[in-house]
Amino acid sequence: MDPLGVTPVVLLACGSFNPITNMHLRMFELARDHLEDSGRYRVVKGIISPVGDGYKKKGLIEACHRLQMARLATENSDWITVDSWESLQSEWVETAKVIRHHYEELLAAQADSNDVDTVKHTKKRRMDENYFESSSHQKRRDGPQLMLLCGADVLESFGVPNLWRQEDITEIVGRYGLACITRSGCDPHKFIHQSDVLWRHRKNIHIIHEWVANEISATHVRRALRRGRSVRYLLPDAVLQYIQECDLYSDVSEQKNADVVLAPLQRYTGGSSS
Ligand SMILES: Nc1ncnc2c1ncn2[C@@H]1O[C@H](COP(=O)(O)OP(=O)(O)OP(=O)(O)O)[C@@H](O)[C@H]1O
Ligand SMILES: NC(=O)c1ccc[n+]([C@@H]2O[C@H](COP(=O)(O)O)[C@@H](O)[C@H]2O)c1
Ligand SMILES: [Zn+2]
Repeated sequence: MDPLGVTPVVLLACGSFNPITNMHLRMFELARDHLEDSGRYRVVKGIISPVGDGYKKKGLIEACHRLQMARLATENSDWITVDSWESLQSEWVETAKVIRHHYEELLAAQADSNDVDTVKHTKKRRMDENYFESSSHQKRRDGPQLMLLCGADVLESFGVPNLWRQEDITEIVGRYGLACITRSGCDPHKFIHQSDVLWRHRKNIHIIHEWVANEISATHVRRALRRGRSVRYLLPDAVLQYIQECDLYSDVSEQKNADVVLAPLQRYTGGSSS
């Protein structure tokens, strides 16, 4: 928190990005405006973290292509970045673990910058003083806050049996916080009202209303591409060019993982791929 009580925030978006669309990029802009408009936050960075191939979602093409498309989509942004850590893991990684990883990176980066102008013992004392808690994932008074950025469908997926561990949901909304963009067909306020844990942490959940309803979805983009229909202006030109050059989406790619159980469902139900 700075002297005026404004907390720096880093927004982390996890998802398939198969492929990245203009709406994924809009999410960041909408969230930044909303959070900064409150007068309580200053959004300093956005991170896109494409899920790894181990997620096993139907039609999920290789992470290297999804990463490259995300990089092309963000090359003109001065604050949205792409991170490959999650997608490079050999197995699917729970979102809570991905958030923890990025929070630790933020703390390490901050400790490095403190190193530059502070003698070691002073820095150590300051770090000790600045921890709110003594648990393994501490919150620091002067450090940036990391928030998960998602669409309301992801928030509502918290209610799908065997998809999320309860302790992960509690950690995400309790310790970090959520910036959630409304999506047609979803009612995040009602969903929060009906969940005790989300209700308890409602002050950490920022619902951001998208007044210019935008129905772009990666599923729609893949479908249109398979049918040879134009997807121009639904995603950045550079991404479209890359898709065409590498011939990425086809009937065959859409069948990837068609007979495989989604990784979280496999992990929490002990289900197996057939
Ligand atoms: N039109 C949209 N409005 C609000 N949130 C969105 C929209 N499109 C994507 N998101 C959000 O973007 C994040 C990444 O989602 P994802 O990669 O699944 O995109 P998607 O368009 O939903 O793709 P798919 O159709 O393959 O599920 C999620 O948090 C999702 O809720
Ligand atoms: N238990 C969990 O941590 C859990 C469960 C389901 C999806 N997710 C994440 O949510 C995102 C959802 O992406 P999709 O909407 O493309 O399926 C992915 O990043 C995925 O890893 C996390
Ligand atoms: Zn989705």
